[in-house]
Amino acid sequence: MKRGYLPLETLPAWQHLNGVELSGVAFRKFGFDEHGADKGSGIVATDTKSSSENDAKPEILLQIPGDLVLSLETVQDYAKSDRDLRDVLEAMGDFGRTARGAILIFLLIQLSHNSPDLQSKHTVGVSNPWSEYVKFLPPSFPLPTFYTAQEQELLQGTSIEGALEAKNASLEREFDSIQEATKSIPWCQELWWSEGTGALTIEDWKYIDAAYRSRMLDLPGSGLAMVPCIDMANHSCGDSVKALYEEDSQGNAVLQLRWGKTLQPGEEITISYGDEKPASEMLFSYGFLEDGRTAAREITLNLDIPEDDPLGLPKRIFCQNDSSIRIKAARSSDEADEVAWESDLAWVACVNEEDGLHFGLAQTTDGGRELEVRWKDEKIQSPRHLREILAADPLWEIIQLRAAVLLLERLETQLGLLQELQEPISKIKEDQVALESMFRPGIFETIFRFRNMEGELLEKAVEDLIKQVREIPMPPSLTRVCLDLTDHGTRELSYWHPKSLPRILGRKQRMEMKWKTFRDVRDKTAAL
Ligand SMILES: C[S@@+](CC[C@H](N)C(=O)[O-])C[C@H]1O[C@@H](n2cnc3c(N)ncnc32)[C@H](O)[C@@H]1O
Repeated sequence: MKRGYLPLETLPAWQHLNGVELSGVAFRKFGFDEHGADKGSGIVATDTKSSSENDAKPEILLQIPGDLVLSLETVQDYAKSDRDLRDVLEAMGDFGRTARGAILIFLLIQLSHNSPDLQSKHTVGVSNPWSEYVKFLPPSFPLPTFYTAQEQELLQGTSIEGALEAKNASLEREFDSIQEATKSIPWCQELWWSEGTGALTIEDWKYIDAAYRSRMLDLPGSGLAMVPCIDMANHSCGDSVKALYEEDSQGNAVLQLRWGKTLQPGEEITISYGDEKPASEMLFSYGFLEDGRTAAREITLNLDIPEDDPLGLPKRIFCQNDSSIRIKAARSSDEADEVAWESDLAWVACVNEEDGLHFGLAQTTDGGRELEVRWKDEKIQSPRHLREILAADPLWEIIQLRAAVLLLERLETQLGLLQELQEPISKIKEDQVALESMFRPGIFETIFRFRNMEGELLEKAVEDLIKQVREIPMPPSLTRVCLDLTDHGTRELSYWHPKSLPRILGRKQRMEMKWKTFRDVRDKTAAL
């Protein structure tokens, strides 16, 4: 449906009318940065300000009345005097009782209230400060859910490729469930769903989700919330962050100068969206990567249990369908970056019945049934508990070996996918005309940087895992497997030699060192 927009120049009028107080700050449109990325609007200082560590009170830059803060609680308050909002929230059941669900539905009502496409005798919702404020939101967001089909292809081999597919599927499910739940409400049927007059589309739902994701804050008192005007603050990290958000004792949301910081007129006032966030999260939720960023920091991938695993199903249930692996660059004790990994499923995938893992069904006190997991004679409470028990087991070295090979296989598949596109993408990068005819240059540049960051972390993870496998002290019974893994033996799968790991950017000669597959290692070590 068409949306209504207001220019940023009219925001001061809205802000006066609604009791938002500004002190020495203004809103400004920035436009494109040096990488071609559109930063949109932001907040700048109009006065000189400073705050010292010894100040008794914070220097407040923006103060927003509590009833404008959009949280689960305020949506529920708005719903008391807005029948349409209340009806949709109730129809959506549990979804409407979560902060995200309630806020998304509230925004949907405001967009419907404003849309020139939804003209009928029935005006959707009740006019409130947010019905006007949503008109100051950007017409589009640079988030992956808004990438064109060609831009999405550039994500091949990155961790966002799968995450985006899952997100789109989940947005579609949500959209279908809104239709199912509200089609019996006459105005929803007429204005949203009817073939002739209905104007609500999945694109509208994606827009609302992106607005929430890229502008939502976690406030100390109100929890997950959208705060008008503070949501105009752009991100920076480290020392350059000038401001932080808070709630004061009267329940107002405030933007305050960080202690010990100064502001000069014209200077941008930024907040931190989270200094530790991985590149994938910045790109996925906010659609950009910070200027100075060079590292992915963390990569989350999915892991499949091999299809021939007889315990595949209970293993997945035991891990509550969490099939993720997190690869993380961490500072080691000698200050070098070391790659660590975390995955509940990887450890569970590495052990089987013949090793001592048993699944059964136990009766619960209310007469139901639940999965019971045992390692040898011990009852296992959670995948994490299993990992602790395994670390004290005589099989630990073998299990570590299996886990490392499982992970190596997964990482190499990912690197292969990433590399497949590297040459064509590098060629496009050198041909500005081709690039601009196919992609938005800012989006292309961001994805290009992102691919390099994830490629480097994956390479480092492979390198470290190979090192770790070499360092696992093997029991004598495993000498042969070790030899197979390093120099000799039957080999079925190619791995990279640590000294010539695939370079994402350069085209170094690839030297192969053939290793066994996870299945081989698992099966060969099962009898030991
Ligand atoms: C909370 S909003 C900030 C206000 C937004 N710039 C606007 O025009 O309404 C977050 C969005 O601003 C943009 N943004 C924030 N910080 C940025 C930065 N350092 N570089 C590029 N874009 C940034 C991204 O599009 C992000 O999704």
